[in-house]
Amino acid sequence: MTAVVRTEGLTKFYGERRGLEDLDLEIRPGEVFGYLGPNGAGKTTTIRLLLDVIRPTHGRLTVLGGDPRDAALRGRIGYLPGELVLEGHERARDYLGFVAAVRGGVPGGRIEALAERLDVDLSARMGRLSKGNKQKIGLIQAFMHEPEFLILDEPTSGLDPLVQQEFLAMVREVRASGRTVLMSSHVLAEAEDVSDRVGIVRGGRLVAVEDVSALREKAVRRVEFHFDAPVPHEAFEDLPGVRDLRVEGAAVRCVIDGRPDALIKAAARFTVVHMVSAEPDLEEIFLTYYSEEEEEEARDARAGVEEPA
Ligand SMILES: Nc1ncnc2c1ncn2[C@@H]1O[C@H](COP(=O)(O)OP(=O)(O)OP(=O)(O)O)[C@@H](O)[C@H]1O
Repeated sequence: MTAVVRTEGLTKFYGERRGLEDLDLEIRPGEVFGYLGPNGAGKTTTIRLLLDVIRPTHGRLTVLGGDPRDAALRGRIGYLPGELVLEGHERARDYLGFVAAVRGGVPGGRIEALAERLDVDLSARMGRLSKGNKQKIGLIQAFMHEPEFLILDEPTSGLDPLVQQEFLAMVREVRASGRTVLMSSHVLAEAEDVSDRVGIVRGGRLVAVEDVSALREKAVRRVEFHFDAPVPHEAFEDLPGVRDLRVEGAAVRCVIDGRPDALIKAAARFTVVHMVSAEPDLEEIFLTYYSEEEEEEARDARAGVEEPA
């Protein structure tokens, strides 16, 4: 099975400035791959390299089994740029019609159907569209020709929650039809929702690639339980995966590392009136990865010292 994306040692420096360093990445056919990282991590740099908008300083890459420089690949890819510029007096319908014609046409009614799903008025003039509505036009042009590979840079930025849900449904349909999606985001929650795997990039380097199910188990979550009466501290002590425990009267607050199972079972022995589980903070997951990496490095260093010469 040919990888949709394969990169080896892919590196991009902007002069002295590191955009991306030594990226080894494989995206498999039919998967939704979430590409996560904070601002400036290197997500857009990676995407631009895949699309041959910029060229690598070193390293190799293939997209849909070919060289990104091959113009024939363009029609097989749908792309939503992170900073979409849509201006002028042209109506959205005419712009989309033009893009569709350049790509050799799209099935009749498809543009209108997408516009209806995303709730955007195609008769509006582009320069007058709000940020969110421009984003919807960008999504329509990325999805409308049913490309084999969709590359979406921060696709949900500016979309209201209902439209975000519709967008996520569109991504699931793409996957269900066996096509592939690469979607960048700095919000774990939205990528986690639809992705099969996620890659986490930081400071120009890929720090982890994980199945979403494995990531969920690693995620750190803050949890609060409120009971109908005070609960004993002992009932929540030494539970696996629970730390920073605070039992204050009828409230229990803690952080969970991984599965919440033991905590839920402990709480279920009392009457729960309210529960709050905060979404895991991406930054905290990064920190967890870093502390693991640092611990490993420290262990390796110690092992190196202790090893007989
Ligand atoms: N054209 C450029 N010239 C110089 N440096 C650049 C250029 N484009 C990106 N960079 C630098 O490369 C690094 C990676 O940037 P990139 O835009 O790829 O990050 P990102 O993960 O997409 O961030 P964001 O979420 O903010 O879009 C940053 O340090 C950025 O300042």
